Amino acid sequence: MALEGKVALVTGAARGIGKALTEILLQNGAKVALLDVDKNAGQEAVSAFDEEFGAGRSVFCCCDVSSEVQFRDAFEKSTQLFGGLDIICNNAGIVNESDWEKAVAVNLNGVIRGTFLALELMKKENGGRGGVIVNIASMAGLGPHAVAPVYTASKHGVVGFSRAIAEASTVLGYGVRINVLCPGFVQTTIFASLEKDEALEKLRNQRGKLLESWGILEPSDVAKIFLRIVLDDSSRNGGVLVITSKGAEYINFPTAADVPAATL
Ligand SMILES: NC(=O)C1=CN([C@@H]2O[C@H](COP(=O)(O)OP(=O)(O)OC[C@H]3O[C@@H](n4cnc5c(N)ncnc54)[C@H](O)[C@@H]3O)[C@@H](O)[C@H]2O)C=CC1
Ligand SMILES: CC/C=C\C[C@H](O)/C=C/C=C\C=C\C=C\C(=O)[C@@H](O)C/C=C\CCC(=O)O
Repeated sequence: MALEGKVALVTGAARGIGKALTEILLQNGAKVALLDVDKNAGQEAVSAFDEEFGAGRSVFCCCDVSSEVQFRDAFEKSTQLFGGLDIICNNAGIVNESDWEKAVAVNLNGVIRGTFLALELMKKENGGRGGVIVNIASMAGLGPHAVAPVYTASKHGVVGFSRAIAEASTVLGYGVRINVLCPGFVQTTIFASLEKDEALEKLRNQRGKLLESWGILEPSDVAKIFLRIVLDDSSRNGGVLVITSKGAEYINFPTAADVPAATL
């Protein structure tokens, strides 16, 4: 199997996209640590995976990625249990425009924290064996989602941070590849996250237009692209992929050479 003997860690793995990513990793032979703040859902997910893939292939650690102590503790426990780490997916995320500091703490700070924890263990200068980090942003990491401006900011941060740390990894020879997935809308509970609000209703029309052009994905659609990226060592370090119902492709960003000469 493609990932036989590999160790993976997925945050927000108890449901939705994270659960689908965990399932495809298990289907391809990896051992997976599931981290999630929802203890019941996490334990149920591991019980189901034990049934399907055999006991000992997955483990659940209850963890809030916005907590340094909890994330570090869960990280250490799961990597000691399975022996090291080869793949991490920083997937946990929320939409919460009222408690916006919580949204940033989970969506951006949690991804930064997970990336740094992984590099501590994986990078070759620390005696690590290298590996792959996949951070889950969103199409809202590439353009403004009027109905969720803080969510948009957090996801733009994930894209920018991941591209920068990937460049550092290349220059410093960490031996770790960092990629970002920017899915369009995916059929999960996150749509229920936005509180009912009259102003939002007017903005939701914006969302409707996006839905029309991108369609809506299933979590398994995202998982298939995720697996391709994990397995493809030729994938560009710092590559950012857009995923819609029409397919997936790398986004090309402007470079320093694209900055116009001073003309004003
Ligand atoms: N559903 C969608 O349309 C899209 C979602 N995304 C992103 O995909 C990721 C997963 O989202 P979904 O599966 O749709 O959401 P979901 O709500 O179905 O699942 C998110 C999981 O993360 C967990 N979680 C939430 N806060 C946490 C925390 N502080 N620490 C640890 N775990 C936590 C939840 O308990 C849940 O199990 C998120 O980063 C989201 O922003 C990106 C593009 C589209
Ligand atoms: C190549 C694409 C370049 C830019 C994208 C475009 O300019 C603009 C995108 C604007 C918004 C995209 C929003 C997408 C959001 C998601 O896919 C999910 O992450 C969020 C899901 C729910 C958020 C709340 C809601 O919409 O109900």
